Amino acid sequence: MILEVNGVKFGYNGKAVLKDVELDVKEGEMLVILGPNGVGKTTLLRCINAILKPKAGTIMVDGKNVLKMEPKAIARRVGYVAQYQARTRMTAFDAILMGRKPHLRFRTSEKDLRMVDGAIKVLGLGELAMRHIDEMSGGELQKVAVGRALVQEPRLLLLDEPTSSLDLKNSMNILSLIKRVVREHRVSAVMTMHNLNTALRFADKFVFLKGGTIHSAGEIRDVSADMIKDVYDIPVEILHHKGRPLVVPLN
Ligand SMILES: Nc1ncnc2c1ncn2[C@@H]1O[C@H](COP(=O)(O)OP(=O)(O)OP(=O)(O)O)[C@@H](O)[C@H]1O
Repeated sequence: MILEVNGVKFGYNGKAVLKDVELDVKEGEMLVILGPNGVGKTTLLRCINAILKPKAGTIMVDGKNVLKMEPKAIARRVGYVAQYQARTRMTAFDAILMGRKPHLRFRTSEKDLRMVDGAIKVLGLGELAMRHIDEMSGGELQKVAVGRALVQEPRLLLLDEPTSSLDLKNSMNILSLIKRVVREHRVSAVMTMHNLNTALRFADKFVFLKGGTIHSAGEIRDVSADMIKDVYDIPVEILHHKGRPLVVPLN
């Protein structure tokens, strides 16, 4: 198991957001955390990489408790693509190279540069590599953030709404790329997503968050219209197209 979350509780200013969360993710698996606005999806991702410290519970990555690790040790294991990216005065190349920081020794190595070049190519950022990221569109910046997380070579990738600024083709390409990396490198990914159809298409497993706990969880084929109605308070029908579930809202 790459990620094991048990009994996690977290609140802001005494107001509980996560009351008792548990989940796990195996090698080669992508898990999607689903649930309505404000339910605590981002909070949970931030607890998993210890940006936020839970009030109770354990978070094990590769059998080690991240809550007891130094930030650099966490960064060697966990890559995080935040929902919003900081727009600093830095080229896309340098921003992606920053992902190598947890692995750097004295100076940038051939391998570091090769990995950054590879990420730029595979993300289709070639023409933008020397552009400053404070002069990029939201989608371009989101791709840079994914690139930075990939060159980090993490065991666990945390992706907060990774396609929120991407068009349809870029969304499909980026999620296919992440899925391929997860499979081929035997790592894991946990993502949050509002688009249920995209989530169900790419994830292997899901959890629905409701009221600070896991409302339901399982394989993608277990997602039901009743769960969605219960969690999002909207009636839906689940159709199947070429073997894939398609969620259609009924009002
Ligand atoms: N820094 C903060 N201080 C106080 N409350 C916060 C803070 N960040 C988030 N919250 C509150 O905690 C709850 C969970 O927020 P979170 O961002 O984790 O939800 P989410 O499920 O990711 O939402 P969305 O789908 O809208 O991005 C919300 O009620 C939010 O208002």
